[in-house]
Amino acid sequence: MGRRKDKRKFHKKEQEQSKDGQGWKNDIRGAGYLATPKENQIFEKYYKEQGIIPEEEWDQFIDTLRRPLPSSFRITGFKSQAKAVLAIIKSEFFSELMNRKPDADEESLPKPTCISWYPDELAWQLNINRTIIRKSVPLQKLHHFLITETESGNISRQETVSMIPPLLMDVKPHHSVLDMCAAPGSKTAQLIEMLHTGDTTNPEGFVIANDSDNKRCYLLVHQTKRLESPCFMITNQDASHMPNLLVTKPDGQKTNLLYDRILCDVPCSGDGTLRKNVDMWRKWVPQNSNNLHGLQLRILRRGLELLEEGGRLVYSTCSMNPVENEAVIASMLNNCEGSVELVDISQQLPALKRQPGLTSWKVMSKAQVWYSSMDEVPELFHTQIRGSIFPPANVQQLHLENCLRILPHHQDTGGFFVAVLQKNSRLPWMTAKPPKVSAPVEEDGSNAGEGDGEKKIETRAYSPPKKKFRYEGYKEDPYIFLDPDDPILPPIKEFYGLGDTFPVKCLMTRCLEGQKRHLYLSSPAVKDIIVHNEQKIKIINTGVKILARSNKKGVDCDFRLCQEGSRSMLPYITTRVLEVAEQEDIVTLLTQENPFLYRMSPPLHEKLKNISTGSICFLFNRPASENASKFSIEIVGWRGKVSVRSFVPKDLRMHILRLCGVDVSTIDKAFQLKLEKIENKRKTDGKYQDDDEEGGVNEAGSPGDVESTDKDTVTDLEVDRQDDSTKILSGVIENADSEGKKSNDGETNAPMEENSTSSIGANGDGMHNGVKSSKTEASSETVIATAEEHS
Ligand SMILES: C[S@@+](CC[C@H](N)C(=O)[O-])C[C@H]1O[C@@H](n2cnc3c(N)ncnc32)[C@H](O)[C@@H]1O
Repeated sequence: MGRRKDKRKFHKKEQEQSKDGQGWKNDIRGAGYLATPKENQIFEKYYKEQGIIPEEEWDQFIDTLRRPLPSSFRITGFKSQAKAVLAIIKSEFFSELMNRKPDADEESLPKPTCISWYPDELAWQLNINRTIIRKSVPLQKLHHFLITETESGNISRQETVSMIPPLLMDVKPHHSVLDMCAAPGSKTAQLIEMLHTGDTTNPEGFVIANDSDNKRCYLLVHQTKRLESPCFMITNQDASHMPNLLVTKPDGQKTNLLYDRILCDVPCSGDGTLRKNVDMWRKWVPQNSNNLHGLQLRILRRGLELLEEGGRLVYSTCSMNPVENEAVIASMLNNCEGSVELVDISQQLPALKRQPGLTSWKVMSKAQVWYSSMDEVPELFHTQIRGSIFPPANVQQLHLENCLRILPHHQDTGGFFVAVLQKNSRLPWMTAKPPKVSAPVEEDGSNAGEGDGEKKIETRAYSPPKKKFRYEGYKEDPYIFLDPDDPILPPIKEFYGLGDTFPVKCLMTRCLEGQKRHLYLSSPAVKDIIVHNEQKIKIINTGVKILARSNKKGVDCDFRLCQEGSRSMLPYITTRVLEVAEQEDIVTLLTQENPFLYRMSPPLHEKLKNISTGSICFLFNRPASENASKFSIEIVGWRGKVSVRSFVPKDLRMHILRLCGVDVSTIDKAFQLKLEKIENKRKTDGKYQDDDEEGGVNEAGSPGDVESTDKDTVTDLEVDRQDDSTKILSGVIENADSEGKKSNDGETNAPMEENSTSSIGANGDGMHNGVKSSKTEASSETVIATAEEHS
């Protein structure tokens, strides 16, 4: 029990960190950023000598590096709602920024710019800082919108250049995809979205996201959970020793898994992120890159071994240094002896400004001595500097110009490097044995031929160098596939009307013994990998939670639906889906805590009367509008005796309400007050002065402000979070109170989603932010009687 508690605490901390990383904290820059010296003589000497930056652009290059990085974000693409979200951003938030004329004493507001090479206007860049946000109502609104939409997974904050590699991978829904160094996971999210292109709910393919750092794997969990995909898995392996995984071929035979697409976004010195990680100005030394070259090479090599013939591997770094980039690619191309080639991507993303890869570069030692070839390196340093770091003799034949380097000053971004590799034939060092005929695989994953002599597994992948498999970090609970004859299943199948197509065999639980609390759904392809390989790899997370135990008396099923699994479950449920025709019903469900059944529109009220109590899924098919094609909204809820409720996490509520055209700032009283305060100050003082400005941002950025600035930044965020947690509630309470109704229905009080907001601010004893809720005060009989009268 203690261990579980510890683990939860740890995960929570990781998630908090992840929120900060994924959130908007970095955009709120203060004196700390300004005060950090942005000078490094060796850095300048190094990059001038490498000739990467045209001489006439040098000043622009270095000036850009000294300026903060604009924020950028993507509207996540696999939900058909993305276009509707884009329409909302443009009409409600951007238009105000674009059109507002600043007062005489006011700074003009930053204008959002669309990232021109990103498809469908779904990525944007914005130059904001904390001082401006604090002063401006439109920016406060936008900032608030970005925070809540990021939490609900509809917006992903991501560095502009980091969006490039997945776009060059050409991922299709049937592809097997490996992201070798995936944490914190912004690119993984893009890959999963691509797998679900066209709103494919359950695609054939899958994404395996791997990272060697156990803690960072939990950042990945947070990042990917929002996408609610049953087609992905997080593993915790050293990518340079990524194990061969067994899968079943259509003919039932076992074979090593080779991937159609691999992303190799390797650990790097990261000097392309200088604008964000200002500490790097102080720490930058050439040996950082020299030291990483070997690991990068080993990870790339393993990636190519695991790549299917005809498959594509994208190698990327956020470093501008050729030692970590062209040198790694050139060395590997030579090792591959023609079996792998660089893809010409010059015609892809035509609006993206880029530099071609280099064909010559030099190496600088720790002592800042330049070398042009290994012959010049004294033997003493041969352990520090390897031959593969230099341009090979045949460098001109390798087409390194097909690589792509992004320079920060060209598009006001970070620096980045990408190479796209195609594997055309077997790698020369892979065993060229003719494939063996393998025996069919049994249901339990064992090989039918095992035990009678030779182990019959087709050898399509070279085994990585032996490395003892060791568990580090928390030992995760195993994923156990449910026995299709498990007695918990028939009531579930009957209650939800799950037909024969429902993939019972892909249901998992994580409880070894005792009652099963949650059921997860994986795709068949992911299941196949788990059953054959669980002993080989450390699986951190997989599957989407579809059902949670509720044990509600008087209900025919002990399991209720989970919001995060609703998209995956919807195609199979026949008895508990209620189509909602009136958008107003969705608004009622999301703004009132336990609305009485009669509060719903007559058609929905009728449907609700005809369905038994228990878990339900509301489905609203929103017709196409001028700005967005049609899309559906699923809301998981509970039909009580006299009322209904929804189980939707708070930020998702905000998102759906926005899609329904509700101005959520009117519901969120705390946020509205904040806006009014800013507006009043602006009007009365002429100049905005924050209450807690003392010790806060000093625009001149005096070093003495560093600590207090950081503290302020956190406080701002905390305020935002607190606002988030009370906003809907304040709406709900006011709504209920103002109508003089008691939101009382003991019957609807089903167990909540862990992060459900049906009880935002409510604690176990029925208190809402210190106010005793009507639920505990009124007798249920009275309310039922009242409700019945009304209905
Ligand atoms: C550049 S970051 C990856 C960023 C990530 N692709 C994204 O877009 O969010 C490099 C990652 O490699 C991981 N890493 C370092 N050494 C590794 C190894 N040997 N195998 C796998 N991952 C490794 C680090 O933990 C880090 O999370």
